[in-house]
Amino acid sequence: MSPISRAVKFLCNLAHSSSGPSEIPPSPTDFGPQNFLPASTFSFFSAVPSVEMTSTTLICDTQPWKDLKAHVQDIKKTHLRDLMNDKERCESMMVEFDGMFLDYSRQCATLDTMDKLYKLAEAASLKQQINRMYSGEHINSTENRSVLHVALRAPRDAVINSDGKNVVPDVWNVLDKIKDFSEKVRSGSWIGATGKPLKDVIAIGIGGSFLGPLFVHTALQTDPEAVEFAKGRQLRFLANVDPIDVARNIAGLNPETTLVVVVSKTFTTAETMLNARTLREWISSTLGPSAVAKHMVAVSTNLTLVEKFGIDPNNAFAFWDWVGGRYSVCSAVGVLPLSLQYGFSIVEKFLKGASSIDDHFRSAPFEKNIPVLLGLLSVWNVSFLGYPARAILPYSQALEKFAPHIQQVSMESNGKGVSIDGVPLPYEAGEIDFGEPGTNGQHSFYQLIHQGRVIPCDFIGIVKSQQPVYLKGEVVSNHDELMSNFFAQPDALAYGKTAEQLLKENVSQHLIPHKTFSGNRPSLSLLLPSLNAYNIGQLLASYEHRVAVEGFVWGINSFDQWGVELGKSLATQVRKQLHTSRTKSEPVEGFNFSTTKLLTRYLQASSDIPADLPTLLPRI
Ligand SMILES: O=P(O)(O)OC[C@H]1O[C@](O)(CO)[C@@H](O)[C@@H]1O
Repeated sequence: MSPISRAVKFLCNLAHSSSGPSEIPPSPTDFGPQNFLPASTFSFFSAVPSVEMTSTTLICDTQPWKDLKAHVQDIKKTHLRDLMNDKERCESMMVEFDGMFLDYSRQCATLDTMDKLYKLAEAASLKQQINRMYSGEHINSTENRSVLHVALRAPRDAVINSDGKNVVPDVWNVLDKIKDFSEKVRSGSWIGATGKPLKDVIAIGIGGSFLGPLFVHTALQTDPEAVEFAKGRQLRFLANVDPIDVARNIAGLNPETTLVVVVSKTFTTAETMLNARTLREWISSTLGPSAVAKHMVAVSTNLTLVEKFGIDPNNAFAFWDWVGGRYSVCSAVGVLPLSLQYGFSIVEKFLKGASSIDDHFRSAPFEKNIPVLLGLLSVWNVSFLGYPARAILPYSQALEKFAPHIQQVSMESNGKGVSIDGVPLPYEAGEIDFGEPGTNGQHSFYQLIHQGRVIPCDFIGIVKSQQPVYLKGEVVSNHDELMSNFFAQPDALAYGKTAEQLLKENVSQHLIPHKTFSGNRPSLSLLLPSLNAYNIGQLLASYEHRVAVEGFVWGINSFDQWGVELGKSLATQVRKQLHTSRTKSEPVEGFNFSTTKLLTRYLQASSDIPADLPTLLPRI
């Protein structure tokens, strides 16, 4: 394929799709000879725009995509104020499954929009793509791997094949091993080097080996049932290579009573490995090198490197390359630290909640399928209405780490610029996820959401609080106070407030523009009956699958993450430079002017650091 025909193809793609503000022009490098793509990628090129979708067609070339593009004009003529008056519409935009209730009537969408989105799903072969995932096909094609996190929470008797082998027995072997080990540690039959029970756990890991477990831990920490099981125990997470994170993690802990779990899929991640060496030193400098055997265990797919590090492979908990890092919380990555803290029975409930959504996702018709609906609406908001961000707003402090986790799940999965076949996308994929629990967010960034940029919001509410508080004499309970906001905010966004309304309230003329709310700002509301291990599993799986749905429709590979590599390799170059400059006083070389200046300044200003590093551990 010559660069010229690539350029022609690109322009044709643009011509075939109606160009909206969210469509990106090709960059000059898109036409560079260095960008080679498989010839098969372009086989559809000679065809005139057709409704038929071949494996290499971009979704924007299909008729349903074009219909939705045209439909945007119809939607622009509507306002949520009016759409919300249509009871029938609202009712058909509410779905319930296994206690979860989704109301998406505050999306800027009509029933016609939904029909068009289902047609888009069909054009993207969504059903087939979901089936391909569940049947273990190598849908992560750039890494030649299956994507089977659903197997991590499948019942013992399920059959899920990867490369012709049922992986469920392997999953349960590890779960049984975790159950056994965590019970030993919790009961005190596994003791530390000095004979003391291990009551504190530090889990070292970053990205997917950290964010999911932290989210679940934070959510369980105030669940009354889980609290009972966690009495007298602590679970901490060491992620950042910043030594301050080491200091914070070991503060107040005694190595004699601490178990360190090193969590890394690859067992090569620079941050995790340095933190692991640091805590190994913390343990062995106090208790002697042999103490590592009792105080350090690992979770990894790379058991060879675990052994090389000095951790007994018998104390390693495996998982598999068909589990993506950000989808690994249901593997030993999350199950081990969480079982150590709360006991296996609680974690099993979490797995069951996720599994319930896995079944629903695979079998429910799209109109009733919560992850599918969430995913299609996100595609509608991003690719058609042109809203690039999404706010995740749980009205529960226990879910404070949910948005940071979903940030990785979503942005590392769908932050892609090319299709699964390597064709540059003439439309944007992925969205910018952020969020905070309500009501805290209301006093922070909601101003922008109400009167500034349009940001589709996910409001997540819980019917029964984990920790109810009632005060005699108060109008409502503390949880009702919180939930008053959960119910009010979506309507404030949808309806807004007009100048006429303000005039009736005698607001002075000059303040009217400042006090007007345009409204018509989309949101959806998700109501969970309570927040226990089971519901947390449901919530997690719903969002994981939503992200997959979006990726399937956009035609990208949601399961690789090549975008994280470049920065890592540049850091390796800098690390070498810092070493040679500090040990041999060599000048900074091989970097651009700016980086050279910055590095030189950094080295000069910290020249008091000894070249041959003595061991120094933080003590706070
Ligand atoms: O579990 P590992 O191999 O240490 O990787 C940690 C994280 O690093 C990444 O590879 C990239 O940042 C994530 O996808 C992953 O979750």
